[in-house]
Amino acid sequence: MRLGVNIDHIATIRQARMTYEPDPVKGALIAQDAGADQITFHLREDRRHIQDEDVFRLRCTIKRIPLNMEMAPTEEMKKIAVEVKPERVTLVPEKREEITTEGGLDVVSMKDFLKDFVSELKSKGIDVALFIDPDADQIDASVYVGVDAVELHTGEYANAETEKRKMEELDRIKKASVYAKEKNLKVFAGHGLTYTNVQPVAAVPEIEELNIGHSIIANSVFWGLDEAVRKMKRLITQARTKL
Ligand SMILES: CC(=O)[C@@H](O)[C@H](O)COP(=O)(O)O
Ligand SMILES: NCC(=O)COP(=O)(O)O
Repeated sequence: MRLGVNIDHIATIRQARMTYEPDPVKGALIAQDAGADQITFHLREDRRHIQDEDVFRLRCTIKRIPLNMEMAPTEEMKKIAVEVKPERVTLVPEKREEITTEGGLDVVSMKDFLKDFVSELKSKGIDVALFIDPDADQIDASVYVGVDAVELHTGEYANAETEKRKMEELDRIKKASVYAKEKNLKVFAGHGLTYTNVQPVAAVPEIEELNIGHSIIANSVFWGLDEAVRKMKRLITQARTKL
């Protein structure tokens, strides 16, 4: 299973002081050396963490592993993606007032718009995934849109307040993973995953990639980024070997 390390929150710390450190590109290099299989970043429309300049510097610096650019499906973002050419774009919903991405993209309600949007990115040689809730209708709409992959939003699982709710959400993720795989989609997952909740998701056989950011960057304050990435990789590998 691949681990995509999301470096957004290195930039969150930098932007808190509008200064030059810590540098998310330096973080990406450390993550790469520590065994990350991909660097994920989200260029938000409000530029609250990652800045345009970071994106271009990432493209020039990270050569050994793929870049996964998360972005809202807007003309502005499409222009940047086409220029930067990340290996993959993941289309995500965005609300200015949200603290973090609250749910998946509503592919059902914008499927014709997304079909054209995705086809333009694909024609430039960029793979496209849709960040969706673990829901059969969203998966069907994703097939219609013509993507090769979906990333299942694990936020409801991560934020569940009781063990019962958590198990229900895990079950939803498992069912959606099987369904998406049956529809020939690659299945990724992420959002809100931590050192304590990652293993049950990592053990879902259909899921081939996890994207994890906040918990890795948060714990790197105590352990260092290299060790924070290595620990997460170890937990994921352990969960897969138990399969
Ligand atoms: C789409 C997604 O899940 C990531 O982009 C992650 O959430 C990044 O952090 P913020 O939502 O805080 O920007
Ligand atoms: N797509 C999910 C992601 O990139 C990381 O989300 P989080 O671990 O920062 O919540």
